[in-house]
Amino acid sequence: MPKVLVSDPIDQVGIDILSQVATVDVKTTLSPEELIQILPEYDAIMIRSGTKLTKEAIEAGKNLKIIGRAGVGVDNVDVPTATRMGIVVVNSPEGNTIAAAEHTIAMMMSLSRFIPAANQSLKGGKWDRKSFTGVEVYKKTLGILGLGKIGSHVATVAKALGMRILAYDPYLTAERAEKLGAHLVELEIVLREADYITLHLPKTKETHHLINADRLAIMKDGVRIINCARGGIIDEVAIADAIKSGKVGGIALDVFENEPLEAESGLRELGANVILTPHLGASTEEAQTNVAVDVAEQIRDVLLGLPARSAVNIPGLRPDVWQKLKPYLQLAEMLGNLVGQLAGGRVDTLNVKLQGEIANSESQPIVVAALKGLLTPALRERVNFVNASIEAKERGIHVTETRDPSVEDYSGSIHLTAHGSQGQQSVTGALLGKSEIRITSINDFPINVAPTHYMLLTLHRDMPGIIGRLGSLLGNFNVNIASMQVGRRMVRGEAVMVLNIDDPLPSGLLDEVVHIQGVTDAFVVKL
Ligand SMILES: NC(=O)C1=CN([C@@H]2O[C@H](COP(=O)(O)OP(=O)(O)OC[C@H]3O[C@@H](n4cnc5c(N)ncnc54)[C@H](O)[C@@H]3O)[C@@H](O)[C@H]2O)C=CC1
Ligand SMILES: O=C(O)CCC(=O)C(=O)O
Repeated sequence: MPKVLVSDPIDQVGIDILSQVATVDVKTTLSPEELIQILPEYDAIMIRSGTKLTKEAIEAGKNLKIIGRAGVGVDNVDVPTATRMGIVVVNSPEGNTIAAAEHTIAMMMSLSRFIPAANQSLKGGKWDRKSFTGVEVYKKTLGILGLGKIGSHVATVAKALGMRILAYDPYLTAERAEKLGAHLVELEIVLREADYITLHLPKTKETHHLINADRLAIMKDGVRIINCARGGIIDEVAIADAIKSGKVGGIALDVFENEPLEAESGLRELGANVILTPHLGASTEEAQTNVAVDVAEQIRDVLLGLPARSAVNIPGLRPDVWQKLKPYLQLAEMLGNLVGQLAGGRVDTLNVKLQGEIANSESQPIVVAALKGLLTPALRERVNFVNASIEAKERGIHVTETRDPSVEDYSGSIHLTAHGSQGQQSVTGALLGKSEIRITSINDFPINVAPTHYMLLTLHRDMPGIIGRLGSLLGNFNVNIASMQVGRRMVRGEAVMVLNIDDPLPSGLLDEVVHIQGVTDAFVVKL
């Protein structure tokens, strides 16, 4: 049974799903050092935002196949390291959208009406109505930075509250924004015109300290700011200063540059117009069930050899698309392996041509499968669907893709051409029925061969006696031929011969094969 570590509090429903296929250890109080120490035991880890999967931690996870983030943001995971190590990283892109959007609205209303401070005052024995006169959000302008899933739901609700919505999102079309009742404008316009500003973008190098002293300075006096996205997008020192000076009328923060927020953080000292919650955006029963199910199912599937639907470091495939493509992925991988072995030395360019019925399919998974196959002889189990593209790029392999729906020899076929230090080689393969793999051409010589573990290929002149001489030679070395096929384009011209053999070729035999009169080249292939 594979082993899964759950290192943050996860809804029981997720643990139950994981337990169908794995031994599950729930350890939610590990120190970073303890995590690094025990990670080598595990095939998968499931986390929320509490666990930091640093480069060092991931590199310690020698057996990890998948990292499951029960939530959206994967900024607590060193995704490039995971990718390099061939570990799938999955998240739950939508499971907590509503929860985070509703928390944002709750923050906005709380800021407007001083609800936390009024509650505290009343519970402290006072009846103070004067200090808590608020403002209405109706007819005010809300600036949304990042109009993705959460930002969009915030826009919809805020619109219903009668707010005017301005949005800044450089990756979104104006049409999409208009559909949500928002006007897409430049950042500076949002900052200058908004009465409330709410952040819903990822934390990246680009968004680090997006809200800084300079940008705070151009905002409206008394602006109220909400951050339920990520700490570090707002410069905490600058915002605390802006609160103290009165420039900013209120802030509501759910997320912080350092989490947990330090006990001595100056933010804790600020007044009634500052609301802090301990990263509660996703903390609803519904969201926690959603993300636990979503991510646990993906971990289960990956451990069973199925694709993940929301991998952040490989293209996700819908189960129906996966079912259709699966035999072609196996075909592409086999062909990549074959063409790589024929090419022998370094490959600079791989052309992947999709023909017939798959010419209009999603090509990326097929290309990745071909690259995985191509790199397998060199990298063995270190290459997989996650890191094949990166490994290929790092090795300087340039990939091109072409499509030709008009090729109708088989319902769908894949043609790979590898250019490398030793020239060019090409192979084609197709499916017989729904899933039986066939090699249908080698260097454009037509054949129809079922690939086997060991194969011997020759390029030779089509002439009498050559098959007999090769057969006798293999017999002398006690090599059993399972099947044999010759492909040629013209009688007594160039030809290719493919022998499926039962055992590995003894060393020295290949040298004798190339010395047979008429043989121009020979290759041993191990698939
Ligand atoms: N407080 C909490 O518990 C939770 C926080 N989050 C955080 O909320 C944020 C948003 O999540 P979703 O809406 O699900 O993500 P999303 O990916 O659907 O939306 C993010 C949007 O930000 C935009 N964007 C990216 N870079 C930008 C930039 N430089 N300037 C302006 N816009 C930019 C994107 O185009 C996209 O539309 C994430 O940081 C996520 O980690 C999500 C769930 C819960
Ligand atoms: O796990 C959590 O509660 C945090 C959720 C979150 O921040 C996210 O999904 O990005």
